[in-house]
Amino acid sequence: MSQPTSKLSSGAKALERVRKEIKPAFWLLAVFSIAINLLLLVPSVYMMQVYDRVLRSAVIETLIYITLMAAAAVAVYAALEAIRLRALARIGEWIEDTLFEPVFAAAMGAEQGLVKASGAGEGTPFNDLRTVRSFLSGPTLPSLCDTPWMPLFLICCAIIHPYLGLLGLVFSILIIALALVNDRMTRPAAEKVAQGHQEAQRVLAEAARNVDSVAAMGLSRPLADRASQANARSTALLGEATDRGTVMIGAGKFLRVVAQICTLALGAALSLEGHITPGGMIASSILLSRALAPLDQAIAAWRGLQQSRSAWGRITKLLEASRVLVEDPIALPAPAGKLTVEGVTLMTPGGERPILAGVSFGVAPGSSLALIGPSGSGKSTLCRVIVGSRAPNRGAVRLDGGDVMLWRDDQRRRYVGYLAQGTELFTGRVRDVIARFDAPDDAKVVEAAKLVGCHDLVLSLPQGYDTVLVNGGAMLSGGQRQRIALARAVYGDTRLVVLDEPNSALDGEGERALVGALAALKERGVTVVLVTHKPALAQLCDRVGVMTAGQLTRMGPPTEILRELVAPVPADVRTVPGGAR
Ligand SMILES: Nc1ncnc2c1ncn2[C@@H]1O[C@H](COP(=O)(O)OP(=O)(O)OP(=O)(O)O)[C@@H](O)[C@H]1O
Repeated sequence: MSQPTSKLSSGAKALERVRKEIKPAFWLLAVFSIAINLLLLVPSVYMMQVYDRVLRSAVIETLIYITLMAAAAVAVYAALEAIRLRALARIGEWIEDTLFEPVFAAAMGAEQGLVKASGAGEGTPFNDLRTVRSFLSGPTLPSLCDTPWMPLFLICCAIIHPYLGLLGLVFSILIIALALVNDRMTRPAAEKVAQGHQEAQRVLAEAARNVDSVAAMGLSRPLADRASQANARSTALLGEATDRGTVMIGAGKFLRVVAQICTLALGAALSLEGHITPGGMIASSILLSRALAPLDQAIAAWRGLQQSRSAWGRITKLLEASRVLVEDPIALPAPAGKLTVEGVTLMTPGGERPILAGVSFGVAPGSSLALIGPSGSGKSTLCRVIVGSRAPNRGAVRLDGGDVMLWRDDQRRRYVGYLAQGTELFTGRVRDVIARFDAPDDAKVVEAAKLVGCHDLVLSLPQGYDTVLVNGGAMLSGGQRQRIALARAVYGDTRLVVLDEPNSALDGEGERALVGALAALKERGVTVVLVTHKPALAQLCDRVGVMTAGQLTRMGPPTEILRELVAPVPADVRTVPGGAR
């Protein structure tokens, strides 16, 4: 993000900016539309002049003169059309560029439960942005812009003869009615089709993320069946929607041709009766086809408009929901590392039950807390709330008195280290990964790696610290990934380190390095919160907290807490409640 502001509030701001700045552009396009549609009258006027003036007077100079004028007008028309198309393409590009980062951040917020927008995080926001951009850049929007000018052509028809105007009006109403029926019939199907595709994509993405489990347990077939069922449902709906759509497109084209024939027939009759000139007959036929052309195209473009409208709806819903957070939080001074958890309650996303219920405690700067407790007691969730990845429904987590939700992104990146369960590294050079994708400070990168005992490991990689970890470090072993993630968690000026089962994949040597790292962090005065199932590790912390069913039920010095909790079993399998990891 270019501006180190709150990532979520910037979404609402960017949306406001787009809405505000887009207005003058659309007004300008409306002016273009007026000019283009006035110039579209030229062929009709030209025909009338040729039939009623040139053919009667037989003066060739007049023909040359009006032909040159018509050609000049048509050239201006073509230029305006080209400018309009180019301008719309630029507007589409600009909207995509402006909203790309905010949409990314808001989509992350929706995943975290920070953006309170039901359904806003569904689907693929980037696809939605692309849909809106293609709609703006394609031929659909210009034809829709021209639709409101239909009355101009009908009025011109009526000036030639009221009956011709009336006939045009009748056909326009028929075509508009057809468009509305088309919308009614195809919109729900089109929405369901999109949902079916998303479901199939989700199953595929999930399978790709867990490719080893899929292969090992032969899950490929059932997962493929699930994806293909979702896909087949949407394909069937798509077929139905397309069939309906094509019938409507055919009906629209039929009506237009019939309208053309009827106008010519009526024009001929009126001309024979001497009510209009032959030029008027030809001109009214051209005018009517002009009036109906955008309507006809609008029917064909209706699906594009619908898709773009619902894509824009999803984007705005996602970005508007990001108003919930404070704009531009102030930059606070570097924290000493005082952590305060004040009555934190976090409900399940549906609000059915609390995952954390009124958790309160404090950790002094530079001291460490081990969180223990059975599986599902809320330890990992508490870690997520502490680092500001989940917003509590009630209460707050404060770092040096400032709500962690209001610490700016750039500051969190600098002062907060986090090692999640199920370590995921991102694709990039080892040095960039450890430096959290900030400009890497070589000395600090090596220092962090040495601190957690992974310096030699990194040096043994093909290009050392410049080795590119692809696919989140999939080429490394679980223990190697965890050590690099640990180095990232302790990198640089970190003042608060939250480690969720940091030894789950470590061997004996790795565990020794971790113990050394904890001692070094203590020496540096870094505050540490650590989730573990190993008493030996909990023992190293200043205090131990016990989580039970979303509540912090005990907290005290390790000797006291662990003596109470550890079962008298042989030392090599001894664990705290929750089982050994
Ligand atoms: N997004 C969510 N939706 C619904 N329930 C959730 C969600 N996140 C966590 N939970 C529930 O909250 C409870 C606490 O989960 P959490 O992962 O924090 O436990 P834990 O103590 O870290 O367990 P473990 O030791 O196995 O890692 C679990 O019952 C879990 O199912």
